[in-house]
Parts: sequence; structure tokens; C-alpha cells
Amino acid sequence: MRSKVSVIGAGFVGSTLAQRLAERDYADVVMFDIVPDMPQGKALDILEAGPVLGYDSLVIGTNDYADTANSDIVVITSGFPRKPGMSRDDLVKKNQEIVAQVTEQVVKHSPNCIIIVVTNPLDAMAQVALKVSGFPRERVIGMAGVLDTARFRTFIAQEVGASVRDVQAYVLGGHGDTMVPLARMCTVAGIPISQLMPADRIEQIVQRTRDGGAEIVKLLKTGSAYFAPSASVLQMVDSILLDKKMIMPCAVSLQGEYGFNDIFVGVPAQLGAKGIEKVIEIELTPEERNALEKSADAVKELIQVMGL
Ligand SMILES: NC(=O)c1ccc[n+]([C@@H]2O[C@H](COP(=O)([O-])OP(=O)(O)OC[C@H]3O[C@@H](n4cnc5c(N)ncnc54)[C@H](O)[C@@H]3O)[C@@H](O)[C@H]2O)c1
Ligand SMILES: O=C(O)C[C@H](O)C(=O)O
Repeated sequence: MRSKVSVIGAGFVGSTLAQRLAERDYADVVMFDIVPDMPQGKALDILEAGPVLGYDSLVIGTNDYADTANSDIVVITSGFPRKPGMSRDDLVKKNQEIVAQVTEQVVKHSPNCIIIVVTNPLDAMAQVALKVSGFPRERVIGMAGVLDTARFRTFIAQEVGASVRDVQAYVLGGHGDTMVPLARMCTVAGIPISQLMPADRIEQIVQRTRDGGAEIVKLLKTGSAYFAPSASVLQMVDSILLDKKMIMPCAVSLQGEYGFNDIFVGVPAQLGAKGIEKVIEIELTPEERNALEKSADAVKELIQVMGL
């Protein structure tokens, strides 16, 4: 039987993800939205590309949660994106309500699914989904680190004129202004970047990575990034559905790892058929440790604002 992936929210991230998933040809895809007819129209459009591109994925658009029943993975993208001048945290109240209500329905129809949260502010919304679902932490994962790391890798590759495939990096912490790009562990074909570029240039790239989401928001003016975000979710879905056990930075509800408890923080995690199969603890320098704590504090503040 084919796997089933449901995407809640058929906006820019949701519909681009549905397209990418359909092209993978390993799962049927259901796209849900509260806007009448819109998910149906987008799903039909993606389905009709199948004969040209050669995939047989069934793609359904719906306004009825019953169609999402028994999904293996549900990706929550529903909610407001920010506008220029806003921070992701400014979305917290509006999106908390949406994510809570969506999670309730998701769980009712797919009690055994793995949830991937995309809605911002990411770490706080993952906390909402974990709480409302009552799922174990292995089955509620936030997407942010793959995207932030992809941005970091893009800028490093551009700087040294290398293939992005040769650039390895990690961005840890919350998906906000205090995220922690680990420049010390960034390599190009195994060579530390400190041997390839001056420290001040590395610091500029680290800052551009932290501002990566805002850079796109400023250019788009009416919404936020979706091509790289949907590609990043796809990598997580690949690792889970194909049980590839890839290690990538994800927002995970930590239970003692890195000294944190019951708070979502971006850390390297191994993703497989069971969801989060392992949290990888990297030894951090005191400076990196401080930066991670500062980033976790920003997430804690939001959790308080939400009354969770
Ligand atoms: N974690 C990340 O790295 C990351 C990356 C990109 C975007 N995002 C976030 O993802 C979210 C979606 O971004 P987008 O660009 O797709 O926005 P969008 O406005 O294009 O789409 C959001 C969709 O959610 C739908 N929606 C609203 N309330 C709903 C509900 N109760 N049930 C179901 N659907 C509902 C809307 O109708 C809309 O179609 C935003 O919060 C954005 O900030 C996060
Ligand atoms: O920046 C945003 O608001 C969207 C997303 O979190 C991103 O990093 O692109």
C-alpha cells in the first residue's frame, strides 16, 4: 500500500510541498485548507502534471479532515506568514489558535501519524502541537534547522565557489533572530571554513543566515519563503517514509539533552520510520553553549506568552 502524507494549509509552502511530494512518487498526498475549492483546484493541477512528469501519486484537495484519515505523516503549514518589519514572534497569538485547532482534527483522524510543524513562530507552534496532540515527542517534529542550514550552506558555497554538495554545516537553536549557526563545524569537502575565509567574512555570513527569512520577506513584500522551506520539509519526509535515518537539525522537544527539558530547540536528530529516533548531542564550546541558551530563552518567553 502507498504511504499517505497530508499537508494542512494549501498556501505557498503547503502547495509547493504537495507538488514536491507528488513528484517523489512514493506517497499519496492530501492537501487541506479552510478556503473552499482552492485546495481542490491546486491538487487537480498537480495531479494533471503527473502524465507529463511520470508520477502516479494520487493528489487530493479537500476542506474535510475525513480525507486526511490514517495519514502516515501530517505537515502543518496553516497559519499567517509575516510581513516586512514583523518578527516571526509577532504571529504567535493568531497562529497558536490555528495550530491548536488543526492539531486536534489531525489527531482525531490520524492518531498514529508523525506531525511535522512548519507554521511560525516554529518552536512555539511545535510546542502547541505536542501539547494538543498528546503524542510522544518522537512524533512531533519542527522544521527549521534544515532550512537555516541550507541558507548557511548556500552562502558558504557562493563565497568559496564550491558545490553546495560539498558544504556541511549545522544551524542549531530556535528558528528566530538568536539561531546558532555553528561556524566551527562548517566544512567544505572536509576543510574547516576557518582555513578558507577570514573570520570577519564568516561572521557576515553567519549574520546573513540569521536574517535569511527576513531577507526573503523584504523582497517578496507580501509573504515569506516557500521554495527552500518546502524542499527542507521534503528531506525530513524522505528520511521518515524511506526510513533513511538521516541526521539533520530539527526542532525537538528536549528531555534532558543539552541540559534542556520540555522545550523545543533545534538540534541534530536522526529521522526514521518512528520519527525522531535519536537526538545527537554535540560537544559545544562555552560560547556556543551561551548562544544556545540565549536562543532557548527566547523560545521560553514565547511559551509563557502563550500560557502553555
Ligand atoms: N518553519 C519554517 O522554516 C517556515 C518556513 C516558511 C514558512 N513558515 C511559516 O509557514 C506558514 C505558512 O506560510 P505560507 O507562505 O504557506 O502562508 P500562506 O498564507 O501562503 O498559506 C497559509 C494557508 O493556511 C491556511 N489556513 C489558515 N487557517 C487555517 C486553518 N485553520 N486550517 C487550515 N488552513 C488554514 C490559509 O487559508 C492559507 O492557505 C507561516 O506561518 C509561515 O511563517 C515557516
Ligand atoms: O522568515 C519567515 O517568516 C519564514 C520562514 O521562517 C523562513 O525562515 O523563511
